[in-house]
Amino acid sequence: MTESSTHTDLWPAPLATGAVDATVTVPGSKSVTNRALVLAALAAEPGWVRRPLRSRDTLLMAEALRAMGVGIEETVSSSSAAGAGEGEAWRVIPARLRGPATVDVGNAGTVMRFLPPVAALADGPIRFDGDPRSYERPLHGVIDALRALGARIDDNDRGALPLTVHGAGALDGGPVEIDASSSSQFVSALLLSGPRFNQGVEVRHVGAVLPSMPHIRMTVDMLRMAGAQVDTPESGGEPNVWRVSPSALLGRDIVVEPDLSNAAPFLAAALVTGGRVTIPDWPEHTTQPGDALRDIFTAMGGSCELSEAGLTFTGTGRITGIDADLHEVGELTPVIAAVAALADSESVLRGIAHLRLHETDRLAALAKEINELGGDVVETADGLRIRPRALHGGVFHTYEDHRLATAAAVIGLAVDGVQVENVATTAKTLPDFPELWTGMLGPVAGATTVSRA
Ligand SMILES: O=C(O)C1=C[C@@H](OP(=O)(O)O)[C@@H](O)[C@H](O)C1
Ligand SMILES: C=C(OP(=O)(O)O)C(=O)O
Repeated sequence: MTESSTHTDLWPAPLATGAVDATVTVPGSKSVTNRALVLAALAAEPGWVRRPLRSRDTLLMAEALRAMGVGIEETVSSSSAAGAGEGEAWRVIPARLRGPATVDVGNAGTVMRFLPPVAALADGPIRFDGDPRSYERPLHGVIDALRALGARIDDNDRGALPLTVHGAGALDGGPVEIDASSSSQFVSALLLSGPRFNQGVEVRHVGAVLPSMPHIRMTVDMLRMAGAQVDTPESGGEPNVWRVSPSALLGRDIVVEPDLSNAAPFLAAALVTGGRVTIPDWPEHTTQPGDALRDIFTAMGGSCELSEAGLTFTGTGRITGIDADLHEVGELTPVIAAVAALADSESVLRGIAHLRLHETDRLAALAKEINELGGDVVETADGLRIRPRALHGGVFHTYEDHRLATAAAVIGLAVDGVQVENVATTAKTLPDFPELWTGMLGPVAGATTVSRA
């Protein structure tokens, strides 16, 4: 966690003046959009990505693929694809991947981890650089694995960004061991490009823990939808081993689901205000970790119903603390911690040590910021212990972390005078967050103008 005092923009988080009752259309999933773009870029024929998320992370992904020669045309179209309706659609036209090129990863884990394997398939050098925080986020699993599979990478022995992948137009591939305990994205990265390696890839995770399994399942599902053959522990294979056979990938027509992790603050608003929020197009079956919110928030005191209208979550105004292992759904932690800080009993959030290496050290940042509002949050070895206490207003620093900003907005619903620093950081995955938030609250919500500290 580095100080984020360079941002002086403060957003007065609106206080809820009553129970919310709203329908909130949440934009597309970051994780699905960026996987769909990579798979479409590696396919043997053009494809479509419909209802893509348009945010910093996904635009960085699109720009990076374009820099390597892929055509991505942004269109607004109508479609006959089931459920697609009208809206934005990106046409992806694969091409021979080539350097020299430069990729700006920003602070997108999906871009910095999913693209070095793609770059290894390109002809020519691809340089990767990004935000200062991207230099600190773990990448060794991808770098070491790619070297073991035959790639040449110049990283000045840092095991991290910035680096150059000297693409040779092809990669041998084959079996490789990695320790993905710091990020599931190492596994996803190798699997996504795996069909295009000469021998495919067999990834064996050898670390003690593995976070974010739903995201690995998402990778496997989307690979299979693109025609790849994938053997997994769940399909009868060895534990912690995934095997992708070499094959051409199909150009598909994909409709991106709403981002269920970005639905978290809106569902939390129902819980915190004793109101009701509906998220349209909530998928009946999904690999997104955000689907776990149905159980987590129900355990914290609400109830939910999945219907034609979407997912409707209803709160009672009473919030119960939880003891939860969140290692599969780590990205939900900031909003869950915010709700827990408003509960009437203690919460323990476990299994999330890897969050120290996310956009910021999320455990340290959540503890510090909630405590500065009068809270009682203690960092544990692998998570947080949160005891309810009356909170007061103040500045909530966000450390260029979109999920810190949305967590602060949740607290601000119930605590007068919470000022969210740099709410614009939500643009990483949800550029319209302030508008969606005030729209959910309706005209009676507090002032929303941006002021200066
Ligand atoms: O593959 C993905 O799309 C993601 C995997 C997870 O990463 P970690 O396993 O590094 O937590 C998650 O936190 C991130 O927001 C998105
Ligand atoms: C950890 C996250 O992002 P990234 O894809 O950058 O890892 C997140 O969105 O919570």
